[in-house]
Amino acid sequence: MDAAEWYRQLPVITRTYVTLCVATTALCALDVISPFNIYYNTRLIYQNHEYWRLATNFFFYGNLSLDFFFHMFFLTKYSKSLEEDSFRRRSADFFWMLLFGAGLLLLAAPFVNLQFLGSSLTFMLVYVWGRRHQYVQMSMMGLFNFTAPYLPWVLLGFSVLLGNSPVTDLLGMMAGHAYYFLEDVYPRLSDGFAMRQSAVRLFSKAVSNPSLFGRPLPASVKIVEVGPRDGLQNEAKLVPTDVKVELIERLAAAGLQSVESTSFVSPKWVPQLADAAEVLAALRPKRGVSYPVLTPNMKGLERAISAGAKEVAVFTAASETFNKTNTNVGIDESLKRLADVTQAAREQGVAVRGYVSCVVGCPYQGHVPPQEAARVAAALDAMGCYEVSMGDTIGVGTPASVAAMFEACVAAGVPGSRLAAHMHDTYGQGLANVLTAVQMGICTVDSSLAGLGGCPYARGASGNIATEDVVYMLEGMGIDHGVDMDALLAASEFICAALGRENQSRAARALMRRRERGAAEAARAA
Ligand SMILES: CC(C)(COP(=O)([O-])OP(=O)([O-])OC[C@H]1O[C@@H](n2cnc3c(N)ncnc32)[C@H](O)[C@@H]1OP(=O)([O-])[O-])[C@@H](O)C(=O)NCCC(=O)NCCSC(=O)C[C@@](C)(O)CC(=O)[O-]
Repeated sequence: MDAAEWYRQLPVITRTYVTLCVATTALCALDVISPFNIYYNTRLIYQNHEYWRLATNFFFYGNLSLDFFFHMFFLTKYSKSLEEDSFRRRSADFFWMLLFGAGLLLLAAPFVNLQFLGSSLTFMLVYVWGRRHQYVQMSMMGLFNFTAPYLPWVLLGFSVLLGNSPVTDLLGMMAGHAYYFLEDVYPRLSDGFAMRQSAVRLFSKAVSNPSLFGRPLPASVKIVEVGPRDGLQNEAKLVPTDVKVELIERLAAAGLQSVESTSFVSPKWVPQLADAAEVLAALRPKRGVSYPVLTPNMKGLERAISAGAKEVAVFTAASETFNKTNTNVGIDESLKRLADVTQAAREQGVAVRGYVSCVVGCPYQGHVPPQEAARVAAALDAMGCYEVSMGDTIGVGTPASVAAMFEACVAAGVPGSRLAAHMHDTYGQGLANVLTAVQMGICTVDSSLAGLGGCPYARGASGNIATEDVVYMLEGMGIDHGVDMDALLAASEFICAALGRENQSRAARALMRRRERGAAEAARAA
């Protein structure tokens, strides 16, 4: 990848901030602007109304020295990783984290006499990154090993050894800890989902504030469209590759940020998706959209990567019997296998999402205890999946059992921000279960257009909750989802016609009837 391509691929907030820092520092080095005009000074801000200083002090990093490049390296690396993986490209949430940190630093700076706060903000990012990657092993120039949460302390020690003051770094760590505590720790200490009430969330929801019965809701929910994979894997009819590709492209064009596209499982087990490599080869990816693919083992990962996949999804189950039926191994054996797959994927820069199936009920074992689902979710989280999607594979869950399962996951150490809801609609509970998850702070929901889907190895399982129903509900609740309903309906019509089946979404059917009535009335009036 050349430098221009690398720069273009940086997520938007990281790219903007790094550009501002490099440009400001370079302009100061060239004497085009003076650091004296941009440093943080509360008196000049309030008396002379020089409000730009509130922002510009974060952009200047001193002389164009080795230290500057060192800071830019850390800033880019950890900001990019947080924005892409931890915040799953929810750049607005990432931006609010930066604003939150910047606000705290601006409040604290006058007490420690700091005029430029960019280094502290970088340290805050390193701190949050370390906390969110607690199992990542690191090494200090091969001298000693440590895990990621110790990274800011190691850097601090190094800086002090070089004779620098620890104040800048400590301030950043304090801001990072405040964010980490309010976002990741406090929710677990209270009722598990008090994240809604945390200062960070309240702060970020101040702009757009959807609520239900007075309880704050997330401002946005990310929909992961699983129709082309979960939907088509269960169809009796083999769908031609070009139809699959057109479907995926239509879904991306409709605004879905993540479209699970196919599966690199054994074609003997799921012949419907045997053309996985052909699908990826023909796909014209849209910028900003991810196209995860399912990989059950190392062979699947190798096939996926050589076909060009940038994101994969690994899967296991909370039920031993289901897992054996679905993947030929028990849960613990599959976790070992998936740990290797996850590590290999991450080493090659491929993001990994995790799935746990049968999180509330199993077609063979019946009831699944929440703690078992949580144990498996925590294992996937610990091995480095950026998000764990909890699947009610046979759609037996109700809001009560789904809530208990998510509560157990949070209690087991997986924050709501790294969980997703994957609900099937067999018993008509799918949308209620999705709503429960959203109310609990789960901001990612999997769904399948037209309600397509089901698992070939789960007897009696019906399709996923329909994307149209989820979009209709979120729209009505004032929660941002980014999907264009008309384009989505057109994609559903396209795939339903190709499959010769009826759209299972109630919202889609009602909207299409309304459209037909409107067209008939217009024709009569003409
Ligand atoms: C995991 C395996 C592969 C084990 O299957 P196995 O038979 O135990 O595998 P194996 O390692 O013994 O290999 C047997 C043969 O398969 C080949 N093979 C092995 N792996 C691959 C691969 N990746 N790609 C292509 N070929 C592969 C391998 O090369 C060999 O070929 P042979 O020597 O006989 O010619 C199999 O059980 C499998 O593919 N299972 C997938 C089942 C599936 O896709 N289920 C649906 C997805 S999960 C789901 O829908 C739930 C979810 C995610 O949506 C969430 C929810 O709703 O709850």
